[in-house]
Amino acid sequence: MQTKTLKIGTRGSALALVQAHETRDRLVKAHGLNESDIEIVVISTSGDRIQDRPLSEVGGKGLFTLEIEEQLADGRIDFAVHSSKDMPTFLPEGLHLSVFLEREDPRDAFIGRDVKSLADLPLGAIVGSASLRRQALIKRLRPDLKLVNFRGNVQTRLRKLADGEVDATFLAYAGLKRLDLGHVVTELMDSRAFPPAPGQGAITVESRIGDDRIDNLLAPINHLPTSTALACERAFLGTLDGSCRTPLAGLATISGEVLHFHGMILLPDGSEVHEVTGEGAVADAAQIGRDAALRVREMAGAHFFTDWL
Ligand SMILES: NCc1[nH]cc(CCC(=O)O)c1CC(=O)O
Repeated sequence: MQTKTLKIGTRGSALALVQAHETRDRLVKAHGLNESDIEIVVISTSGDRIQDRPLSEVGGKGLFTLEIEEQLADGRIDFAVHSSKDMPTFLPEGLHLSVFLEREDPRDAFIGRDVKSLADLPLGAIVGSASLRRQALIKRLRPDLKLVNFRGNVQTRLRKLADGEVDATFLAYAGLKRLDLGHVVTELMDSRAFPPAPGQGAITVESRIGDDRIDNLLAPINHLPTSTALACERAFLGTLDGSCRTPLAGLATISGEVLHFHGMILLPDGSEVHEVTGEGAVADAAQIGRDAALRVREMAGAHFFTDWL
């Protein structure tokens, strides 16, 4: 199909590498290529290097993609593979998320060292999580627990748990499954009571707008129900992002031609929660997400977005 080797950019974590390999395998299959036609280029990001501070303090999610996007923009790589969840609402000019691979299970997983479930944790137990969303959801359900900020890749977090730094942690089930670590999970969280982050469980490929050679090559590996769900979730995120940095969750599911959306915004201490649902034709996915965001913002009122900042 093409003559020169394609270069996939990715972070170097075990999960990122599995995701890059999955993307390569799908492209090889779709186009009858050889594995050697696609080179995986590992790129270290500031998010990977800064491990001692909470993400929300050092500049947020964009830090996991910055250096990769620089290489994409200047042509050192042809496209980049990411977890959709890690992608900021607004991408650098000239780049877009061109395809989404079939989503893994989007739910969060609870991993307890001595107990099986969140409800079974003893009073005042210590839970590790760096995610504002998970922290707020945990505080809402179990205000007695002690939360500690918990950074590092999946393996690092599991080691900290085994070493007794915390009594439990939460991770995306999708990432654990991709790493063949599904067996460490002790409870799968209900996606209504403990909804995931927009994009959780879906791999996406970022490319240059207008690079039709690459986008045409990527097109066959797009999974339409996943990209439709993601259009809704990212519209929800994007519409709220402009006005708040509040923890939020959102999941779109598709059955046939109908899309269902459930979204939630929370105060960081879990003391106030606003939920919204939306439903409509898959063709209106983004509009359903935007509309849900506007409604939940209205419901919460202006104080909700300013009081805690
Ligand atoms: N922010 C880190 C991150 N980004 C994507 C995943 C998991 C895989 C996915 O959601 O697709 C994780 C780790 C986690 O939340 O457990």
